[in-house]
Amino acid sequence: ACGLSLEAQRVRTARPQHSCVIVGAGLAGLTAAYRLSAAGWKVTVLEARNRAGGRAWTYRFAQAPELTCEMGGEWIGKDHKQILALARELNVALEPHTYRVWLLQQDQLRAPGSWGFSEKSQAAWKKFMEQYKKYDEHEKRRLDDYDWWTWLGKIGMTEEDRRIREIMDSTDYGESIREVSAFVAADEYVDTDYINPNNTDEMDYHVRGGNSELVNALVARLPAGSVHLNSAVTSITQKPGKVTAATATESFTADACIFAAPASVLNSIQFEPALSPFKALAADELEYGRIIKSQMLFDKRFWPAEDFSLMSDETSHQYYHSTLGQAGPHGILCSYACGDKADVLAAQSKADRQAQLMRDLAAVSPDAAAALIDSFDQPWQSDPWVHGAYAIYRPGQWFRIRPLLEEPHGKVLFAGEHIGDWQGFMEGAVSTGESAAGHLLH
Ligand SMILES: Cc1cc2nc3c(=O)[nH]c(=O)nc-3n(C[C@H](O)[C@H](O)[C@H](O)COP(=O)(O)OP(=O)(O)OC[C@H]3O[C@@H](n4cnc5c(N)ncnc54)[C@H](O)[C@@H]3O)c2cc1C
Repeated sequence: ACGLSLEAQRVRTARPQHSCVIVGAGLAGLTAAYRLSAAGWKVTVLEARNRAGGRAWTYRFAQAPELTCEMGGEWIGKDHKQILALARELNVALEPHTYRVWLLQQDQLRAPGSWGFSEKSQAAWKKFMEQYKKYDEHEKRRLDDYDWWTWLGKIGMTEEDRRIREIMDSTDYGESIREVSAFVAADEYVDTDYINPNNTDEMDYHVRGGNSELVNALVARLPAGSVHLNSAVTSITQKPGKVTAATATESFTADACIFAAPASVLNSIQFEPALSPFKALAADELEYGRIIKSQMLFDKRFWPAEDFSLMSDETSHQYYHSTLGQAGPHGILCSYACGDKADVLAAQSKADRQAQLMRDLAAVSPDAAAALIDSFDQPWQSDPWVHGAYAIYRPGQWFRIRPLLEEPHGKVLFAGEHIGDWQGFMEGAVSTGESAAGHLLH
């Protein structure tokens, strides 16, 4: 071989390159692509939108481009080990992003420290958590049959405290906790300081410069041209040893496929051979919570504290200071409305929605309306590529449909927030992307 160039020697001795086509350039798909590409695989990522990142999406107003806010995923939790490790590996810096919680209920604004949960509810919660930690599989499945609102009542939480939990916990699920599996909620809140109103519950960090920085870092590690935008996959066909994903105009054949798009679009894809009827039904059953985020740019920060976050029983469930830690004087407040409230706000004109939100914020300061410069809204329930914010497992669904959704279909593996142990979080996306890539590599 001594007469051959180094490149020719490499070509001669290299093993045939494996290839994978990945559907969806959210954090799940991009993490899988990054791992496979680093291991020498040829990756092709097909993304329906005109941008990568999916539900990780940082926005800047033209009037204040130095400020960033998140239209989708916001916080990274201290226990979100895989996304924390990925950010470290990619030299993406995180910064603290923690808030103290104000409460606006029945027209009364209460500052952090001046409200909390009753002793009766605290004792009830403590007792349940002690029991829950000893639950066996059968007891966990039994708990999955209840909804969280009903269960909190059964364990002895007072009606008044349940109404506050309904506001707070709905923001974790995108729907009323009357819709949420009690197992899913208990499992999320175990080991957290649930009954403390300033509990951060995995709301610890944020990517400096916005979560899209993590997306950009992943894309930058892939060979140029690996990510195809505006490429909605319409069919996935398997032949012996090969799988082809096709868009309306192109098709891409590879050794394997990772489907990293939400379950809510699964049944719009033509699979050949067809998906098992169980998986198709599971995808059909799984709902995604309704959330509208309205980011509001103000010419001054009229809110009472830099770490301002407000839970409310008014138009929106929550308001918080999006530009926490970013230099002023302008600032962005986020309105976060879930479930029916999200639909009401989404149906309004932009001007009516602004007026409605300003009426809520008048309780915080009379200066709010005059300080508004502009707002930008993302009603996730009408997003064509998710049909909601994140998956919501209703009573009876977690143990029954999640395993069906994560089961491979021949050479097609599945990834995405909806099947993660940290379901509903960016951690769920990253960890399932890691698993799918790991499965192909080992
Ligand atoms: C309002 C909101 C608040 C949130 N808050 C937090 C938070 O504070 N902390 C946190 O950790 N997480 C949060 N999340 C959740 C987090 O953003 C998601 O769990 C995560 O980003 C999902 O990543 P994914 O890769 O699984 O899916 P996605 O990001 O949805 O990526 C899937 C991609 O597939 C694409 N796609 C769909 N159909 C097709 C098709 N047919 N062909 C090709 N591509 C297709 C989509 O366009 C999308 O880009 C929040 C989400 C929302 C919406």
